[in-house]
Amino acid sequence: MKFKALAIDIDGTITYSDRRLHFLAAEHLRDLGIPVVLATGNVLCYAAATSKLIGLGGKVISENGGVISTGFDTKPHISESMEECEKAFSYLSSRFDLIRLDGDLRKTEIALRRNVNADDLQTSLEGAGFSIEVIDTQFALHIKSKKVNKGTGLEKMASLTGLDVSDFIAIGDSVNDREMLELAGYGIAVANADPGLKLIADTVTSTSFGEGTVEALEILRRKSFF
Ligand SMILES: O=C(O)COP(=O)(O)O
Ligand SMILES: [Mg+2]
Repeated sequence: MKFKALAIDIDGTITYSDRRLHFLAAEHLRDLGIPVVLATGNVLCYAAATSKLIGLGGKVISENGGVISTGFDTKPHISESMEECEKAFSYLSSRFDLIRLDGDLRKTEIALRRNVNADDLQTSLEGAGFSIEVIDTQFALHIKSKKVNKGTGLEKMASLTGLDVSDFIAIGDSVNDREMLELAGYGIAVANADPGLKLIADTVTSTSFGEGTVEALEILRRKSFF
């Protein structure tokens, strides 16, 4: 089997646990020979800068699928989910001590510091009738639309680049990578991944963080997957 592209998470997957970029993983990604899409819960400029600094082509899924860009000089595709997230944030703000991240940079979802419990926020929102989800990636909390995720982002990226989601291999570490791994033709979770992600992955590496990605790419090469 041959795959045509790789979609890979940033934080916790091509980094060390403290978020420093894992240089060897970055180098292997740069030399992969197939397009590499960076898929992150972080903002577009973070994803684009990471892609540029690694030496990739600027294809990114950011804000957990809310903002997609197919290159450095192209107009991003932005989902319309901020209004509901703002309402949910405003409701939660009067009940919890929330610290909002990335100020004006976010276009489709709201990120928070992890000083509060995601389940508590979710329960509060459900009690008030909001159809909004709160996820904890281990790096930040995200108040986001249930209709937008890295899987829908992958679908959009695939259609914009003339590929099918099954043409992609996906690698990730967290709850926000679930839909992307489910949709991709082949999914790998690194050893530090969320237990739920490991359950749905086709392969789980024995090593963690960026080292896990280096291992994953070796496994894929051995299988002649690209
Ligand atoms: O922004 C986050 O919370 C985590 O980012 P990631 O999706 O690159 O791991
Ligand atoms: Mg991650």
